[in-house]
Amino acid sequence: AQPGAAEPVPAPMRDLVWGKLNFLHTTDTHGWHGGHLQEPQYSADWGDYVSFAEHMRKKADMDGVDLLLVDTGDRVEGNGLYDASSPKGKYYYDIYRQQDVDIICTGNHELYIASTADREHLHTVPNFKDKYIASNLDYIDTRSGERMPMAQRYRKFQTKNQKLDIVAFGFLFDFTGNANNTVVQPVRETVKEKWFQEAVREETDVFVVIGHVGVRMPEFQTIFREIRKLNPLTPILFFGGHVHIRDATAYDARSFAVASGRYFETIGWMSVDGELERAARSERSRLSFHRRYIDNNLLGLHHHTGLNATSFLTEHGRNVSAMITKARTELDLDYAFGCAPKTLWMSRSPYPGQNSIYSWIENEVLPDVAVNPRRKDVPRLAIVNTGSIRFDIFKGPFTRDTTYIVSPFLSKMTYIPDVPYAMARKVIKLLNNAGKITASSTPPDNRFMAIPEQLVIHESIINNEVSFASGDDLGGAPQKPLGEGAGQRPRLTEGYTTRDDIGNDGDDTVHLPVNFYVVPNCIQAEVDFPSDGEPETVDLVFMDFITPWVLIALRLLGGEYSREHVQLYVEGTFTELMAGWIEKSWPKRC
Ligand SMILES: Nc1ccn([C@@H]2O[C@H](COP(=O)(O)O)[C@@H](O)[C@H]2O)c(=O)n1
Repeated sequence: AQPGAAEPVPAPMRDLVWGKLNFLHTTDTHGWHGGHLQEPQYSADWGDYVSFAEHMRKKADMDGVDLLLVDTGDRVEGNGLYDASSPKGKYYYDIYRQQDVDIICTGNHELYIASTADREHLHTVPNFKDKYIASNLDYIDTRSGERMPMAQRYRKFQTKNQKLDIVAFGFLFDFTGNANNTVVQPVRETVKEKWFQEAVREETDVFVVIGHVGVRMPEFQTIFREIRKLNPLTPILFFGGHVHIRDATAYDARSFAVASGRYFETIGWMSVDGELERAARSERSRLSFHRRYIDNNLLGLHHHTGLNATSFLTEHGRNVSAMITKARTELDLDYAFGCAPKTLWMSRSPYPGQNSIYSWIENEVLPDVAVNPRRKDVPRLAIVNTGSIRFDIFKGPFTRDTTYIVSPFLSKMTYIPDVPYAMARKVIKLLNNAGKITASSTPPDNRFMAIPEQLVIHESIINNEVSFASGDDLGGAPQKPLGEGAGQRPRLTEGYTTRDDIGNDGDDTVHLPVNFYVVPNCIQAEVDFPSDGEPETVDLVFMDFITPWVLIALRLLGGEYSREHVQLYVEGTFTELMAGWIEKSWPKRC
């Protein structure tokens, strides 16, 4: 863990179930490779994960089974370790590559900005050479204009110990917001490609499909059906991501799919046991699958390896932690802009409400930062999409790191001047409709303006009772309090209490449940409105990211506006404006 990180906390644990073929899975880490310095249950860092994987590989070798590491993209954008440097990722690429990942693919965040896609192609693809898979993604070299696969389309390899044949794919969901130096092929088209049809005809023991795709999204179903058509008995294992939740499901009795959360809070675990070798395969052979969502908690990592603080860190892992410390120091990530007077939640507290981060932005930040000196006398509606805010703010120092954790994007505030108020006031309602504004595919679903979790979670989840009291949250597993005296009831921390299609025993750590309040896709502040009556026209101010949705909403309301009408409203990114507001408005020291 990093110096100054919260001390890990003991908690009751569920063990990992090993099989013949085992996997560790990370997804949507978004630059959190230094761990969660303010949250004890997730405060291990990438160096600890390197140590953990080394021990787990050793155990696999000793037991004659196999362990593979998987990463399903969105490694960038969302933390100072990646975002605070110039160029972005100056330290991150070298830190990330220290983990020996066996199968890796791209997420949408590697592709929003052309320079990010360039760096992915320049650094991560060669760093992982034959491990990187891009089944439906091409890269365009903007200097030569040459279009090429981002990486190999699929990978066939043998596992180390049992020599199991694996055919692996690496997909991205049907993403349309990518920069023009990349091309994402819709999955339904990719599966018709000659190379794919040949790959699914390869003799193999297991198919592994990794993807920056939610395990309930149609893209995975399409791939599953296409492989299964020709391979009725072969195990097909899916590793997904993108929607930032812990989730698992099975598409049939010989398939299994796991998604492993977000922000390096979770290290996913999947194991498969039974007759995996194709020579032994028959209608009668049975497979068993297990999943665990491992909290990125040092004490939990000790527990799963049977080691302790003295024996756990490997030399390599320790060195990686030191690389992170050096980068964090050089980037001055602990520099505090101000002191957050209280914790502001994205989803744990209702919106509107006094502890909601969105209410804070709407009521306090926007009225101050949505100001264009040349148009300061024009009343305006300022709209921010809730998906642009990526994390909670904890009471205490608000640092350079926190800035990027909360608001990592380069989005700016843009506007359309002098929109009739009668029309402008109705825009927010259309943006906040569930589903799509129109039947056409552009812009995509309105929910893409909100946080990714809300692609899956449509209703608030309110836990009035602590389920641990009944004991059944342990799923029948023996209770193993770490670091607590015998007979003492362990103290529980708040955290994940996952229910997936397999049951409610997926989390490796028993937590107190937390609430999840759904929030609208967008929030809006009325700024400098007349004290009496309504304005005739307003400036309609909004994050540039949501321009396609705003234009469609205006069109539906009878306003013929296009991209030419959209202008920059305030200099600087929203992130810079927010950090500036904090510096000015919150006490410097805690
Ligand atoms: N400039 C941007 C880019 C993205 N968003 C929000 O992030 C969501 C995607 O997040 P994932 O981690 O799931 O890929 C997207 O749907 C937007 O809500 C943004 O606000 N601004």
